[in-house]
Amino acid sequence: MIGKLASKIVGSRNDRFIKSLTKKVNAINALESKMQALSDEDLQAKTTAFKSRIAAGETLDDLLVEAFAVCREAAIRTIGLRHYDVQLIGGIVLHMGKIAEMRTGEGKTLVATLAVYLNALSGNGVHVVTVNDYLARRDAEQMGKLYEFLGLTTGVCVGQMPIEEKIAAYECDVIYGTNNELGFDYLRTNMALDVESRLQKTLNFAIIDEVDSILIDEARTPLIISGPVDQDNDIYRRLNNIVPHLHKQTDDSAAGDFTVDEKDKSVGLTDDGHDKVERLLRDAGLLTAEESIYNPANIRLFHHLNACLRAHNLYHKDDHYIVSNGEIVIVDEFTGRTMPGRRWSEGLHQAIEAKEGVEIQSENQTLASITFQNFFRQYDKLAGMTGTADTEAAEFQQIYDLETIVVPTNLPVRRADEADAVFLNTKGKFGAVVEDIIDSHKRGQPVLVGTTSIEVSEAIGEQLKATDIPFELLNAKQHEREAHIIENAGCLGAVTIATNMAGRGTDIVLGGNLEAKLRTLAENNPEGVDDKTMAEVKAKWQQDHDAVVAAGGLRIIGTERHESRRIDNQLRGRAGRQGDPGSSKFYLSLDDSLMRIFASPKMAGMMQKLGMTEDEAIEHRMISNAIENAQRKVEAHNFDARKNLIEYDDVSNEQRKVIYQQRNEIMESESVADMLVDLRESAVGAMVDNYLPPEAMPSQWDKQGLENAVMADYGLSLTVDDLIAENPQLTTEEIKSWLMDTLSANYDQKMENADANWRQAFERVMSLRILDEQWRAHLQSMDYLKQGIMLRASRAQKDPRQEYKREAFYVFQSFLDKVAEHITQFFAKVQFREQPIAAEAMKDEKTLENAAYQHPEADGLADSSNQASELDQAAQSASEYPKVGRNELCPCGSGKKYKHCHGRLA
Ligand SMILES: Nc1ncnc2c1ncn2[C@@H]1O[C@H](COP(=O)(O)OP(=O)(O)OP(=O)(O)O)[C@@H](O)[C@H]1O
Repeated sequence: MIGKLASKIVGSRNDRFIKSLTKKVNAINALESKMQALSDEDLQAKTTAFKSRIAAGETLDDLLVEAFAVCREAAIRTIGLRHYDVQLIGGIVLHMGKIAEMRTGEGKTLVATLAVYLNALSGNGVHVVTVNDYLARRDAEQMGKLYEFLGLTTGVCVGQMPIEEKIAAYECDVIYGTNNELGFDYLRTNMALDVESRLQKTLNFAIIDEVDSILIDEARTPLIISGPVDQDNDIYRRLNNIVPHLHKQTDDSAAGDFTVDEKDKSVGLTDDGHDKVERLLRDAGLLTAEESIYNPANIRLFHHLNACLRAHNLYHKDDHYIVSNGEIVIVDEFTGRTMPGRRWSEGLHQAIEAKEGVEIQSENQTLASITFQNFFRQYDKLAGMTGTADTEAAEFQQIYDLETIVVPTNLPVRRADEADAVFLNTKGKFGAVVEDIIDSHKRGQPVLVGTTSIEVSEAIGEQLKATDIPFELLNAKQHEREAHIIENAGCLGAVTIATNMAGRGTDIVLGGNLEAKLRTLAENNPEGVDDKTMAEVKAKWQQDHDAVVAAGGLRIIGTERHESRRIDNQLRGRAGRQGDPGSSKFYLSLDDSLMRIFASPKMAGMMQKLGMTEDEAIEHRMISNAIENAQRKVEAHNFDARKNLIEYDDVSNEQRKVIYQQRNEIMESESVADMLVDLRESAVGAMVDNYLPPEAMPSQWDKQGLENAVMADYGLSLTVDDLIAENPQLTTEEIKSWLMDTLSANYDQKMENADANWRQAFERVMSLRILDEQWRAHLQSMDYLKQGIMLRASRAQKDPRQEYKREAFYVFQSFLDKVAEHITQFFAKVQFREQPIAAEAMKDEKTLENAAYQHPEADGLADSSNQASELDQAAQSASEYPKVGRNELCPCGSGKKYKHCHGRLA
């Protein structure tokens, strides 16, 4: 109360902020006549002049006023639109890296051009992010004229574009792209094997349109690139047939094809084994006469064979796994419980399936993934636009460090938001909705009905059919068609029933969209339209426009309150654009999910007591307020869930950053020789410490174990006793040095005749490929860790987040050890029997060939016909953990007591 009073006296922070920007707006306006006086050439020359000033040390802030004045004048000359003053304010807010809340119809597409132009002057690329391909293309085309005039290039980045076009697009000053595609390209960039194939060079500045739907509604669903581990499952069967021909080297016989290390669960080929394997593979047609198994192109074959050998020698039926209904089910080695659904990674599961003769299942592996939350946080500067951000301002601030500024409208808002009408049941509610439609239609008032599901929109459509009122049903995800329907949604007496109104490009003009009408006219008359026809079309539009205004403007009818006020505001916001008249009303029933959870049965009892029938409604501000309070509670709950997810996601994000940086360093460095030495040191150190622990006396050393491991991993024969004979005081450090020296001498000898450039490229690409392979296996381990930890934590009463962080650290450590181990092994064993392979051939072109790009639909805005509401899901998932006591920690991972979290909703 006091807060409200205070803000009335001194103005809100938002008001003060807007006021502080008016000085700049006035300065831009003051330059207008000067800009108007410039010739096109002189105006265009400003871009080069600005760039020189930046090079001389001026900042973008220094240039803002002038650059905005230039951009405004250029917009008038190219697209015929002059930025309103409030649009200048919006542009400044975006440049400052904040969210500009601007209502529908305020022209956000044009607002963005100001901040885009200014920031693109730095030469580092500006990304404008939209939610669908259609809008990205449309905005790039429309606004591209302005940038081109000003000497800037514009590119588009949408799905299914050839890679060459993508690379060219990313070279542009301004890139209009969809959130999905930009995110996937980030992942693809970090899967590249050389600098030239990287798509995104920098992540400088992104302006996100519909920022609330991208950073809040879709925040929780990750972008995932996944691919089949191997297309050809038959390869396991063929390799499985080779295994019985190979003989294990036992302790007492020196002969043998492979060694087995039980402790490390690893196997390794001996020199003899290596020759034999190549012979067998050639016989099986898996290798040509010239090829070696160490040829980089055969690295998969090598791995699969390794998996088959492990499957036969280290994994035993009814001990490590059981065969049940034709499937291999893992047995947990600690608890002895079976783990249905789990699969071993790195091809081991398929190898065991081949060994047991059951069907070999194709496996999809996550190649890379990231959430929007983490992708967009990578940009040096971020800004956003939307009609509805204010209700989520706290979340934008806390999670993304983005302040929300409500930009005033160009003209005062004249929309009347009526109180909600609450009915006993859905039947009564629908009846009232249809009556409202008929009533509005009679007056010529266009109506937009917003529904939460396809079923509801169809049900209302069915009832309307009986009335002969024509209507458009909009519920599929056809963005282009959607835009066309919306162009006519403001026509006299139009009725449009739509689900999911959150998307962009939904600006409804009273009387229909004149620009669209003129466009259609031009399309239908390619030889040109005469002035008379043109004038007639315009006059007809004006007449319709005036009639719609007289009928009350656009009428918005909501058929259910969403859990989030923001979504309701998006629907309401479709009416009353640019000072237009308009009205909105929500029709609810006690069956709606929000009402079911928060209002009934008390309210139902009251309504019945009052003797209300199904077609009567309660209508009171108090009820609307109560519903808003309920929405606030759900919003807070959802925010908690997202915050909680971020804590988990931050862990993998940190790991991803480390690895992506490492990849970039490898790609960018001329030689990775020093890195290979470091990795070798780490791998050799770990191996020696494993068998000859630093704290153990020499008499306790497992010399045989070390010798076996050295043979298996590096193909070297080491006899510790021989070294002791030479040096009775032999220390483990000296054994490590011996191994390091021998490995590097062997490797140098093998590389003796290799061309230096080729050697560098080979080492770089192979290191990257091994790193990537291990990274993918690591992603899977992290997934398993996350799944397991929640259950474990709920039983063990521990805070799952802490547990997860702790364990993730160890898992990551072990992944790093594995990378060192595998890279060292590879270079120790690699053999060159043929001409060096061309650097090009080392690249794994196939990785992304069959990849799937998934982005599960965000739950907040999806057609909810086939989805329980967020609330229902929350309640349902809570009931999936029947044994959790009210005072125990909630298994969702929030770290709160169950009664304060999901238990509260059950
Ligand atoms: N300064 C201006 N002068 C005249 N018309 C403008 C101006 N700015 C924008 N418009 C027009 O207003 C309409 C709405 O623009 P746009 O779709 O960018 O707005 P928006 O409603 O803010 O976006 P959204 O649909 O995302 O809510 C467009 O037809 C555009 O051409």
